[in-house]
Amino acid sequence: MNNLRRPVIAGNWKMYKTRDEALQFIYAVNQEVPNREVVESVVCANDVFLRDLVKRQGENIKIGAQNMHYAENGAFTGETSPLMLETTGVEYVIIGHSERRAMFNESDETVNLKVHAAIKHELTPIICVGESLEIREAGTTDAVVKNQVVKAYLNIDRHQALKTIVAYEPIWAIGTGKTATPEQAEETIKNIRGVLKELYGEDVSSRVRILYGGSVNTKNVDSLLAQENIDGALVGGASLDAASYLTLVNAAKK
Ligand SMILES: O=C(CO)COP(=O)(O)O
Repeated sequence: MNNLRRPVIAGNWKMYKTRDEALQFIYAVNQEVPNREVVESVVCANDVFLRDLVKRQGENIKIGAQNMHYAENGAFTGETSPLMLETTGVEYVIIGHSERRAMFNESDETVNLKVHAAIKHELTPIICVGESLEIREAGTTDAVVKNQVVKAYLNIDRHQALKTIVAYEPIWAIGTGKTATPEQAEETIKNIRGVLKELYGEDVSSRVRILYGGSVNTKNVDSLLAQENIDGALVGGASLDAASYLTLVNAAKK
């Protein structure tokens, strides 16, 4: 981590937790999470109860969505628009998670449209990028991730770029218990920061937060956050339990 950038720990609950379970979690962590000036603690939950969570969130925890459509309205059965998310009071939205890219036809183009829509609606986009095992083994990770980043930021200006967060999530490390080593994660994240520098200059690239995601847990979080360019984590499984989540947010306090 680096002093220029406030750490972010974002839980991605995916399709887990009922409304009651989600509310219990929020009550359990509200008073326990670090001050927001020190760590940005976020949980990204299901759309159905986002508003309930926002109403009950404490001062130091914020709620995010896991996806949204890029259009404000339209004939898109089953989708949620940025306008609708705005009315829930959420402040963050995950965009382009690899599960959505793989299972729900998200492309670099729709990711870019969603980044534009999020910024327009004052939602902080957490933009996910990352390579498959095949790509890692072929040695083309840097090129593939660079391409994802460049396309996600198409026609985004420097002022808008400062409002974004990137999450580097190697697909082979998601839900597999197989974490990238801190050095592997740092290497790719440093490369992503380099791409942002090419696009926007150092003033911007040194201020955009870049998170690591993929089997982050209470045991490996310290070594990941110790890396210069890793500014936090996007966490699936280990964010579901309140005690484990609190350990992760407290690890980012140092
Ligand atoms: O996909 C992830 C977060 O978005 C990572 O999930 P896990 O932490 O369960 O590997």
